[in-house]
Amino acid sequence: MTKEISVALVGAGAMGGALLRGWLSAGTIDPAASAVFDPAADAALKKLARRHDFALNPSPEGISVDALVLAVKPQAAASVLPAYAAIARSALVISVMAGMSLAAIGRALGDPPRVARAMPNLPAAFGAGVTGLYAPATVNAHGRDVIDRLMAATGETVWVRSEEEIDFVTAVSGSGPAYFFLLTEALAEAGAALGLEKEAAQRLARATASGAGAMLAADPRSPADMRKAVTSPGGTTAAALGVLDGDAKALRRLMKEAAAAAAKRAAELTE
Ligand SMILES: NC(=O)C1=CN([C@@H]2O[C@H](COP(=O)(O)OP(=O)(O)OC[C@H]3O[C@@H](n4cnc5c(N)ncnc54)[C@H](OP(=O)(O)O)[C@@H]3O)[C@@H](O)[C@H]2O)C=CC1
Ligand SMILES: O=C(O)[C@@H]1CCC=N1
Repeated sequence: MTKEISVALVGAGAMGGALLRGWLSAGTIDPAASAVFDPAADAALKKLARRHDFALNPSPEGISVDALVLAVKPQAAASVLPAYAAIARSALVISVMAGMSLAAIGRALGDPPRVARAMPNLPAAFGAGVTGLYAPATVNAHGRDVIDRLMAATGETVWVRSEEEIDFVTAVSGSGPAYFFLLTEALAEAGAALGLEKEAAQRLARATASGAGAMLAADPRSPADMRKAVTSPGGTTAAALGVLDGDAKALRRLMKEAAAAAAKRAAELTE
């Protein structure tokens, strides 16, 4: 049987909390040997700690774990991380922070020997996440296996070739769920503008987005082939796609601009 991983998680907000819940339900981590740090822990986190018996906000001194996972806001990292430097000396450090470089993490933690970056996304909370991963050569095959096991507990994993590519992962899949939520909001608003009741339009848009997601998850066809399957020649979908994807390729152009803005922001956060 594969050994459960002991983890110290710093920051159990939206993303850290989703990862924690995924690890606990998949049995990936050993809760009794793990610790979670989040000073203003809410009632749900306290309840989770009691149910699974992990340490919540213990003193970081003397804690020894397989992996130290960093999930605080990048803007808070420089002031928060130094308290975990001792843990980082012996643990594999995995940062899920957007735009916080290996060099900056190293500076904040006193240059620990093994640091890697992971960029998960929020559907991890439902086991439907995808995480981009990068580790430098200082992380050996065993370390990579630990990282992969932790992140695969919440969905798919994709290793990338360079640290720079983590910014591109952030722009595509880290931030990506928000793009689909916005599209869903926009579709509901369009339905209401046509004359549907607001609630009916919202239900239709949400179920359509989730149905399309279910097809993407289960149907082996490419997204382009599935789009063609919905589109009858000369029909209604073709009329709509003429606006979204006609000669001006409006949506594709907008998506490129949006992803470029996200990648640029990730690079700025690093500076
Ligand atoms: N949200 C997302 O979809 C994704 C986020 N990320 C990355 O994950 C990281 C966290 O983002 P997100 O979860 O959205 O942010 P949240 O604000 O939801 O979570 C951050 C958590 O860290 C806590 N915190 C603050 N100070 C400390 C401290 N000193 N020690 C321990 N915990 C502390 C915060 O508590 P409090 O609220 O009380 O300040 C909060 O619960 C970011 O770096 C982000 O780039 C990566 C991929 C996707
Ligand atoms: O918006 C952000 O900066 C974080 C990183 C990816 C998703 N949320």
